[in-house]
Amino acid sequence: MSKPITGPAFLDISDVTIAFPRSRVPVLNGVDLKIRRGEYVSVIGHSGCGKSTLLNVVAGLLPATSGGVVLDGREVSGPGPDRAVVFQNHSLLPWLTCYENIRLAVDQTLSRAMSRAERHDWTMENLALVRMTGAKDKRPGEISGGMKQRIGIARALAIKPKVLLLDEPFGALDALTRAHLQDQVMAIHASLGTTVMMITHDVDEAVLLSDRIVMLTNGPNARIGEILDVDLPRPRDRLELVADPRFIAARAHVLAFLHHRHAAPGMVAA
Ligand SMILES: Nc1ncnc2c1ncn2[C@@H]1O[C@H](COP(=O)(O)OP(=O)(O)OP(=O)(O)O)[C@@H](O)[C@H]1O
Repeated sequence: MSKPITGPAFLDISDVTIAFPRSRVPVLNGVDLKIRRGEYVSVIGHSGCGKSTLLNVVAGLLPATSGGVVLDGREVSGPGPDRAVVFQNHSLLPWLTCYENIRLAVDQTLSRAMSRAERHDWTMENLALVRMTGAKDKRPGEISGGMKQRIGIARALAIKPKVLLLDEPFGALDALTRAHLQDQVMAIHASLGTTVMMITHDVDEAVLLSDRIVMLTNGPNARIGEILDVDLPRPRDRLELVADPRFIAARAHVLAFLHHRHAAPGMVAA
């Protein structure tokens, strides 16, 4: 269960309903979510319930049918550099090197705030943050999927967003690479204090990374079914957590929500 947030939210998703043209019922109905500055919040739910749709509204890529989103006191009315999105499949420009992919984003957003030399240093700093300095001159086609996601994360962080929006960022990776990247994102979140909203299907991932887990009911007309506070101290170590009763309880709670109370449509609950 989640304790209510007191005081103003940093990211305030307020009574958001989203209906696509030609569909009778809204995908999401009345989603209300308040996220604190520096918080790591995951959104989990069955396929098609509207997780990406919600993230797209926060990103400003899709207008809400009703309700709205306010970030740090400003209403979201379109995409902007205060929000950076990392998708499941990298969206790096294949003809640019890793350095150039990040540098382009830095030049587009920070050229007024930083000199040329500072933008170079900042690009290098972000490459180092994801431990990709050695691959700076490689093109996306020459590096692994996990490395591409690391460059995508570095590019997103390099624009100094107020909130990092992760849409299943580890979904296309093998289990070991995925674990490695999750650890890196946890370390980055710990050192930068970035506010993160992450979409995931993976219960273990949600528990490991999050301060709170938002569970969506099945669509259409999906809503927030429940929010769980993940009461685990940081830094978190995946190997130690495996036997931690609090980790086991949080995991069981989310699994029960997804597989007993809100089983995937057409599936028999386990
Ligand atoms: N542009 C669109 N026009 C019409 N319907 C859409 C559009 N985008 C998404 N939908 C529908 O909205 C619903 C929610 O889609 P969404 O991609 O947000 O779900 P999701 O929970 O992220 O799914 P998954 O976990 O499989 O990625 C789906 O039924 C989808 O078909």
